[in-house]
Amino acid sequence: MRGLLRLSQQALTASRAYSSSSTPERKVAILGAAGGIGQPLALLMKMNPYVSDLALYDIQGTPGVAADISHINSKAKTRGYAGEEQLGEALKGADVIIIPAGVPRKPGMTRDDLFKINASIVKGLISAAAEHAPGALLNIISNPVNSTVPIAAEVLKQKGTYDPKRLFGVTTLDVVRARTFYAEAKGISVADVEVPVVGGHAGVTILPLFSQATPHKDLSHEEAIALTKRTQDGGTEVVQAKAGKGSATLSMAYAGALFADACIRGLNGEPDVEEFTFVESKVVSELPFFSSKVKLGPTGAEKIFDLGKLSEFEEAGLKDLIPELKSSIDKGFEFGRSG
Ligand SMILES: NC(=O)C1=CN([C@@H]2O[C@H](COP(=O)(O)OP(=O)(O)OC[C@H]3O[C@@H](n4cnc5c(N)ncnc54)[C@H](O)[C@@H]3O)[C@@H](O)[C@H]2O)C=CC1
Ligand SMILES: O=C([O-])CC(=O)C(=O)O
Repeated sequence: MRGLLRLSQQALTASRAYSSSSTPERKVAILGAAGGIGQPLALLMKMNPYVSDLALYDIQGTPGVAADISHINSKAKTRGYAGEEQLGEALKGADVIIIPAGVPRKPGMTRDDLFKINASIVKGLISAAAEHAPGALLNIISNPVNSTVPIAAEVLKQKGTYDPKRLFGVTTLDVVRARTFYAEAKGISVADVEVPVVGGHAGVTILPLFSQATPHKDLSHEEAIALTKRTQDGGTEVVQAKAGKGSATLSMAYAGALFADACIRGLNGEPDVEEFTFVESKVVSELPFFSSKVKLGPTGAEKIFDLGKLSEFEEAGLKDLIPELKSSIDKGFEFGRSG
């Protein structure tokens, strides 16, 4: 998460200092690139100095987005791909595939209400990724993440290309929010703040660990409850404020760009690249997928860290999230295995 500042600094110097850097060529493909998240995410990846090729795929709208972004004088060669017949070409040779394709929530909906539409979209896209870019790191943003990631795992198993170290559910936005809300509440500079967020990516399955936040500040029980609830409801706060016009897009693009940047730096062999992400895990024995701190390296998720010491309040939160997260994971497995 120290990448926060680094990424914005890099963005400013992208077209100069780094354009002739000696890091490997890296191709990033964004699937759903013409959408609310896809467009600003494409912009941020175009500004990332480690990206040499940027493939923007969507069922529609990508020629315009790609033409627009391609005029920016940074390193990444940008191409747009529209329609299923161009999906294979978009994916070919990708190192990192970011998937924000699918419908967003409207007020009154849960993320699980998106399952009906997004499950099939993710299934189709992962199937194509397995065929055309079997070695890529997969960053899944499409909701419900608690189910779409297990769907992806099952599809990849059927295709014979499943490597748990290369499949990630993007939960970075929960960490971004927890850092912001904690810094605001305690009146400290957000640039210095770290807050672990573990579990899943929906309601009570999002478990921020404010007892481990740094710099450490004492929180009353009431403060811990309020900050936890605000982090868990962060997505809903945006859905309600947008009043029918979708969910978080700009903050998600930022979070997605941070996570993809970490994946690339890991692939490039940079040491100590660590992020929170939803992966196949043994951290909580009942849950085959769980978000916790992961070390990213040349082969993907190279180490999954334990949770550390939880407060009594967080222990209770962990116990409470298990049934919902388990049921969402199982729902994903079942759909992924079907047909
Ligand atoms: N993981 C997280 O923290 C977050 C996840 N999300 C999720 O991200 C998803 C996208 O959200 P928005 O960008 O706001 O939605 P959007 O509707 O603005 O954009 C989605 C894009 O996906 C495209 N699409 C649909 N089917 C496709 C397919 N088969 N192949 C390629 N592209 C396809 C659409 O044409 C559209 O351009 C939603 O499911 C939303 O819930 C949103 C915020 C945070
Ligand atoms: O709340 C939503 O539907 C979108 C999302 O996942 C988030 O903003 O965290």
